[in-house]
Amino acid sequence: MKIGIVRNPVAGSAAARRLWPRLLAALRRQASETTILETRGAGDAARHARSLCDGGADLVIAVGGDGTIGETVDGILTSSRPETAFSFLAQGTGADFARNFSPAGDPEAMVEALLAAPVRSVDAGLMHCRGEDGAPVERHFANIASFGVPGPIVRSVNTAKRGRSMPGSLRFLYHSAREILRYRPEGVRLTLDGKITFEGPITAIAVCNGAWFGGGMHVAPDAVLDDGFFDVVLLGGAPTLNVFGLLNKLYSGAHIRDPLVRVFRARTVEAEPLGGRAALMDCDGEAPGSLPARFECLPGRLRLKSF
Ligand SMILES: Nc1ncnc2c1ncn2[C@@H]1O[C@H](COP(=O)(O)OP(=O)(O)OP(=O)(O)O)[C@@H](O)[C@H]1O
Repeated sequence: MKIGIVRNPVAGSAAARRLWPRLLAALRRQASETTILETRGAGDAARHARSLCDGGADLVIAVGGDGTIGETVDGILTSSRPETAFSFLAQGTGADFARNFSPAGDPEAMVEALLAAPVRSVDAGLMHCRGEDGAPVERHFANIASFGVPGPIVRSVNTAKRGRSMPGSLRFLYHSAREILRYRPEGVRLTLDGKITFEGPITAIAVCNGAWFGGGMHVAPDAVLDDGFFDVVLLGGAPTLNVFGLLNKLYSGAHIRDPLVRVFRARTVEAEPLGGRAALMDCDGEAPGSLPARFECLPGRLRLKSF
């Protein structure tokens, strides 16, 4: 089997990165050919994945965090061979996509389980939004795209110099608390499958293929990767104190029973800003831009070799 690896050498913790030589040795023992391409910055993972697929890889494995996983999926699905199988070895800070699976414990067992796993079709998301420079951005995603307070949170997590030694989930919690204190609800019109469903101030809206974001928050507990729909979780505009109350419940999924939260299922989601400020976006742990945005669920589009 020809395996292409897209690795982010700076993703996640130093402890997770120290496992890489063992993961690589295990992969090399079991694959006839391995090509490793390392990223240096934004966009590299998508470019590398595209070139590996175009070059005939049977399987492309992302090694890194949610950003690397999402970009790799985008590269595969925009290549000349979008049916190329995808898998991942999660080494990220938040590592939320991996929470939808149960990877085996040690590196050798993880690689063995990954290579023995069947390939199944799962949904992918396609997002269009306005980039930081105002130009249109189009990108596939594997896990979750969201906007409202998640936008500044993901920017803060990704750019902060301090706290890099904290465990990933604690780092997300710290930055979430900081940004919730600063956040003022933004007006949004939400249209689901062509029908205006909500107009008003929001704290957050998450368009979910997978179930976790924010370093372990179980934001869409009923989301299923291969059901052909997004779970859309809407947290309406609320005073800061109420948002802090919900933050605690988000880890267990208990927030969905709170009156401030509504959950919908949809195939297409459109979000437009109402008023002066356009909510900032988060897409698989990266910061692609701001509203207006459109999200399309692509049923069964990604061929995933998963644990
Ligand atoms: N060699 C590199 N040096 C610095 N930044 C890089 C490098 N390669 C990729 N990046 C950046 O890393 C980000 C992706 O990080 P990734 O998602 O893999 O890990 P993480 O942020 O630690 O984990 P998570 O997204 O799960 O929280 C992208 O913004 C990308 O531009």
